[in-house]
Amino acid sequence: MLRIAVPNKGSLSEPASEMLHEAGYRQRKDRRELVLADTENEVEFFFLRPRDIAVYVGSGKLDIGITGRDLLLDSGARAEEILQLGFAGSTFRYATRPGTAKSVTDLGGMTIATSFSGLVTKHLADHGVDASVVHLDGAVETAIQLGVAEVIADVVETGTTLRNAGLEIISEPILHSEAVVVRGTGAPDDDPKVRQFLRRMQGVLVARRYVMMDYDIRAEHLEQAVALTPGLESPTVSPLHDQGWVAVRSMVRTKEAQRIMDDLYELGARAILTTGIHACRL
Ligand SMILES: Nc1ncnc2c1ncn2[C@@H]1O[C@H](COP(=O)(O)OP(=O)(O)OP(=O)(O)O)[C@@H](O)[C@H]1O
Ligand SMILES: O=P(O)(O)OC[C@H]1O[C@H](OP(=O)(O)OP(=O)(O)O)[C@H](O)[C@@H]1O
Ligand SMILES: [Mg+2]
Repeated sequence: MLRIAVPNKGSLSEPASEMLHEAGYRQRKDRRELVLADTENEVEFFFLRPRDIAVYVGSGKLDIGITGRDLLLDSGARAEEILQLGFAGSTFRYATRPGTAKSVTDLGGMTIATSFSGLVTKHLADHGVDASVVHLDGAVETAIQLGVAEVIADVVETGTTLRNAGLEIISEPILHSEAVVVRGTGAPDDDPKVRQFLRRMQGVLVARRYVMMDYDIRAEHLEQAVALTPGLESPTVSPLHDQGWVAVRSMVRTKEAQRIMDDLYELGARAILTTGIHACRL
């Protein structure tokens, strides 16, 4: 059985379970369930606090886990990222009241409130800045209003929380984060169970990012059309009954599909269809 840690709460929990479900794994129906065996797929899921996941995986008690890159790095656990999952994207940044500081080097002597004290302590040390770090569990924006700190370091997605608290971002992001799959540092990368799990998750990522595009085109325009839809390897080209025409089938990025359909139409392609991909192995 492959033992996998999954976030039980917070921003990562639902999208992680949704992705696992799309990858064909059983997921819990009751949010209070802590362990779930998916015997058909030979996997056991442990629903844990997102912050603890890298610690469990780093200790070797669990094989792999889903967590945030920021939580992984903050934990200092002996775990490493092996796949980016494309959800829960955020930056991790310093913020203050306007006029307090402009860059990380201005933070010397100040107090910084954060739920990610491992990350912040390391970032300050890397920049040679001597500042105090106060660890809080969440809602750190209020620490400035209440005079507990002059600066905060926190997760920023849209920036709304900071704006509402009258704070402004200073300096470049400390980190760009997203949900990732982690395993113990130095764990063998030829474990067939882990490889199969990663292939399934990659299959979901591709199915989410690509659509299948079919169209008919006059044979003399085929090369130009294929340049627009090169596919992942090479498009499938099939003869049509009318010898002047061919049918083309190719995967294209969902985001680019409408523009490509316009360009293909201009080129003379007709019967241009896109269909969703439910699952795949590349
Ligand atoms: N607004 C957000 N947008 C994107 N990712 C976020 C957001 N808030 C938190 N995260 C990510 O979620 C992870 C933190 O999960 P955690 O469950 O500890 O906090 P949370 O999602 O804020 O939940 P809660 O505050 O409800 O306990 C981190 O990887 C962080 O980057
Ligand atoms: O940039 P935004 O789109 O506003 O999102 C970022 C906010 O979302 C999270 O807070 P959450 O609501 O989870 O509260 P918390 O501080 O208690 O974690 C995070 O800690 C930030 O405060
Ligand atoms: Mg939160």
